[in-house]
Amino acid sequence: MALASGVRFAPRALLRPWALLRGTTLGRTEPAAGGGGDGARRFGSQRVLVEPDAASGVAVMKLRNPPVNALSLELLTELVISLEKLENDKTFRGIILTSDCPRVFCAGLDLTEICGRNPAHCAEYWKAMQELWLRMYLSSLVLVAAINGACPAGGCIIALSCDCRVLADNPKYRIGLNETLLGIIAPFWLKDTYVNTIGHRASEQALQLGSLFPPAEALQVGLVDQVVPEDQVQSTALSEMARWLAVPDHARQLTKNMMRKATADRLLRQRDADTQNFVSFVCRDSIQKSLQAYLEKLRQRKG
Ligand SMILES: CCCCC/C=C\C/C=C\CC/C=C/CC(=O)SCCNC(=O)CCNC(=O)[C@H](O)C(C)(C)COP(=O)(O)OP(=O)(O)OC[C@H]1O[C@@H](n2cnc3c(N)ncnc32)[C@H](O)[C@@H]1OP(=O)(O)O
Repeated sequence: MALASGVRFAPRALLRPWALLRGTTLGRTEPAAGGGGDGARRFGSQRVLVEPDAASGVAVMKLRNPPVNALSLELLTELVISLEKLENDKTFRGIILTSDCPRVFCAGLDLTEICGRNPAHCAEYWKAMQELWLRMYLSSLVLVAAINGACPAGGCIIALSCDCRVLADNPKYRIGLNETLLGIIAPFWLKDTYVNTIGHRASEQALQLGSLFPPAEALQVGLVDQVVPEDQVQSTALSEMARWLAVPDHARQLTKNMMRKATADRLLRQRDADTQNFVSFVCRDSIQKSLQAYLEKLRQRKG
């Protein structure tokens, strides 16, 4: 998105996301329940529901990839497209990101995308993950995460890419980067995002231990900005949004860029190497075995 200064803020898509979406409903616009005028029309895709409010300049973007909003390739792609659509529409200044699935904000990477898949698929998948992170982290819009469910690993990264996080006060809604417990390692840009949010020492401990923080601890360590009763998450996210939108866009955007650009540039400089690292790491037999065992454990945990 172009800034007043002419600086291009978010990187252009290096993917060709449209190709994935043939036959989906992306871009379809339908009236919101009880809505009337343009400001109340929904658009979105199969897995991302967008409820735009033109009057306030704020859109609510809901993840709806049941049962747990795992970040499938399709969900990643649809998120990038929805974000780009809102960024290109000058009506919008902010997005509230939340979940349409009960009790889960986002379960992180869709492990079925990297278990038993060939290296080419894993590479395509990881590039889509990088793309979403870059787009969100550098978005010129204000992004507020209204975290209304569990938020592990990649879910936490989605939340950390936002400018502000409001978490529902439910002990089951834990947030953090638990990769080590799966036998995998957070890549440097996830680690950098963590360090930028909670500091070096807290990240060092939390990353090694794979800590998933319950709400009070997440607030204490600085992973989230507010913890509120579940029925107040949306209204609190809207109040936070108002606070951020009270600042002139150009000043806020340039400041955000100043704070985040070095972290994003680090990935941009070594995107291919990062992809190769990821692919060779997750395709190792030993890692495939741990991922399979973890998925199996998740499936058996049911009921
Ligand atoms: C030395 C070289 C270094 C190189 C480094 C390079 C690269 C680094 C390599 C890797 C980094 C990769 C980064 C990873 C980040 C991630 O996101 S990994 C994913 C981690 N996610 C999790 O651990 C969450 C797992 N899920 C849960 O804990 C729970 O499901 C939940 C979210 C708390 C919800 O619980 P709930 O009880 O409501 O639901 P269920 O557990 O019953 O699940 C329902 C259903 O969904 C399936 N499922 C859950 N999570 C996932 C998932 N992440 N992917 C795919 N599928 C998932 C679960 O199996 C159930 O399925 P069903 O039984 O078939 O219905």
